[in-house]
Amino acid sequence: MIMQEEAQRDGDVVRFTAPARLGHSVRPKGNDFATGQTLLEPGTLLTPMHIAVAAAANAAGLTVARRPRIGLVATGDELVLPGTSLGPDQIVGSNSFALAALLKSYAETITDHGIIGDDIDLLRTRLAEAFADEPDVLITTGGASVGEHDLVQDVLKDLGVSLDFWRINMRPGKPLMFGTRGKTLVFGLPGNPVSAMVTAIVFIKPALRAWLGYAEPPHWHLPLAAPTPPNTARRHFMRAQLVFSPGGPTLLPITQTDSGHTSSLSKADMLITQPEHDPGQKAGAKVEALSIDAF
Ligand SMILES: Nc1nc2c(c(=O)[nH]1)N[C@H]1C(S)=C(S)[C@@H](COP(=O)(O)OP(=O)(O)OC[C@H]3O[C@@H](n4cnc5c(N)ncnc54)[C@H](O)[C@@H]3O)O[C@H]1N2
Ligand code: MOO
Repeated sequence: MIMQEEAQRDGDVVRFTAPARLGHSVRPKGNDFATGQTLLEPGTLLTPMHIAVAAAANAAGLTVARRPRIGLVATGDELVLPGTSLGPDQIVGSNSFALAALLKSYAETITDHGIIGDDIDLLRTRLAEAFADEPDVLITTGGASVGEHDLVQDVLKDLGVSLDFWRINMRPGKPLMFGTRGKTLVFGLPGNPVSAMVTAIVFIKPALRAWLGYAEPPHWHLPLAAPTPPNTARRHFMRAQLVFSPGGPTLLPITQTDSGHTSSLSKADMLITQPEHDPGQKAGAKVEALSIDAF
């Protein structure tokens, strides 16, 4: 092969300014991939590059996992929609918006069933409607604890949910409940916005990954940019920022631990998993963390 630029035509005669090189500028057959080669493993999260290789390999279609249909329900007499002129005893409901955004890429559809007040009959009717929609996953927030307005668990049981667990040794997120109703996975998340998001990251995202056949991303082990305080008897999923220092990435713990504090969570990239009774760690110590944004 000799390139056009290295050839000069003079009538019927062609002169070359460079010698021919065998195989130069020729792509051998099977150079990119060969017959029988696996190009995409099961459980692959399809990126644009995966779509390119599949199309290049002449695949007219791909078999993919069906994404689950997810239903969301917020509960609480005090809740109102964003944009409302607030009364003194009202709180803006943020959980369903946050969860919809968090879980969107795992879901075929996300249906927001709105806000239900703390009334047992109302909860029964409206949750029955949410189940009638036959979601693969139903997520409630609020009313998960032990107060007299915390009615969600009783109503879920009335509606045929078989409870798997309720209350776990983590913070935030202690009152998390999980059960099933037929094929529907039912997650009852605590109402506190940080607790709701942290339990969704720690429990719902792995459940959805398993549903889709996608492997869990590995946890990170990174040095602390500042010390952590001692922990209680509950495993702490501590908000932290990923900070790039000259020595590499580090984790800067966010000192705010209030489970209603959304603005601190909005600044976090990672959750440090601080073990039960951890005495606290010095700056520089390596700690385990999970990425909030990981698929
Ligand atoms: N006696 C006990 N009380 C509490 C315990 C306990 O073990 N014993 N646990 C505490 C913990 S930890 C948490 S977390 C909360 C969670 O309780 P609930 O799930 O019943 O949550 P609510 O009382 O409904 O709400 C708590 C808080 O969050 C606000 N909220 C609720 N829904 C939303 C929403 N969709 N968007 C934004 N904010 C929301 C709600 O207005 C409250 O301020 O229980 C503790 N109590
Ligand atoms: O679990 Mo609660 O989430 O500690 O506030």
